[in-house]
Amino acid sequence: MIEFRSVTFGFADVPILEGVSRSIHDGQFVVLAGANGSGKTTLLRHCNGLLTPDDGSVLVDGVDVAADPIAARTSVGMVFQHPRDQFVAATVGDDVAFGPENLGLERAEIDRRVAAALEAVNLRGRADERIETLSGGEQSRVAIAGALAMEPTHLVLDEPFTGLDEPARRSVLDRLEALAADGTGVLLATHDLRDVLGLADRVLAMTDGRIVVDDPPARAADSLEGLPVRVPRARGRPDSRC
Ligand SMILES: Nc1ncnc2c1ncn2[C@@H]1O[C@H](COP(=O)(O)OP(=O)(O)OP(=O)(O)O)[C@@H](O)[C@H]1O
Repeated sequence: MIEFRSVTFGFADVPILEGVSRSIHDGQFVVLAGANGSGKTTLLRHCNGLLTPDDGSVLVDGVDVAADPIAARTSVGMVFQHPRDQFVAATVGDDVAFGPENLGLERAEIDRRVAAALEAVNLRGRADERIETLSGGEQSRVAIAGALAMEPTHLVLDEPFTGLDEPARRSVLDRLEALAADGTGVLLATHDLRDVLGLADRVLAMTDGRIVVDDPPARAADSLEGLPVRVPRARGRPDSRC
């Protein structure tokens, strides 16, 4: 479980997060929506110690992330908004293998994980391609595969659909749903809730550094009224208020 306990944080005395308290349980698929600048990325970056709270704490499986960020990085897979920042190798296969290699796994297990992760993001057979030659959407899928190959207990994704076409988006969503069904806690920040509400267990939304919505998906479309997120609407009504 990832627990945010009264997390307060600011950049250079500008308050960004204001006492955020929520838990993401194992096996839960939680979507985090909210306007640009509402604090979603800042909150997610607390999950593996990239940022530490000014006040309050974040616990991963009961361990304070500030006290043991390495433990958090082992169990929390992160997919960042800008995948180029995440690559460490030149080719797709080498990049996806990097994390499992650092865990000291046997070659056969590394190869199995790489193959499964590439399959999950529709990049089967492309391990030898150079990342720099891929499209933006394909690079996003490599970044997601890299996180999946770690087989983390928790998966935290920040706008992972940027640049993905519809089949790739659908494939990633299906994979996230399957991971949650297998017990992985999934926390997904996105503005675009198309297809997502039907898969999520819970929808959170932030405004000005606070969680202002925490609802099951069935209620979320109404709760999100007025927030700048793309929400599927009932037939005959516009489906976007981006
Ligand atoms: N490194 C930084 N230094 C100073 N301010 C920052 C820094 N990173 C983010 N901020 C500010 O913190 C606030 C929250 O940003 P954050 O990226 O968490 O929002 P967000 O909800 O993820 O937005 P978006 O939907 O645009 O990704 C914004 O006002 C942003 O300008």
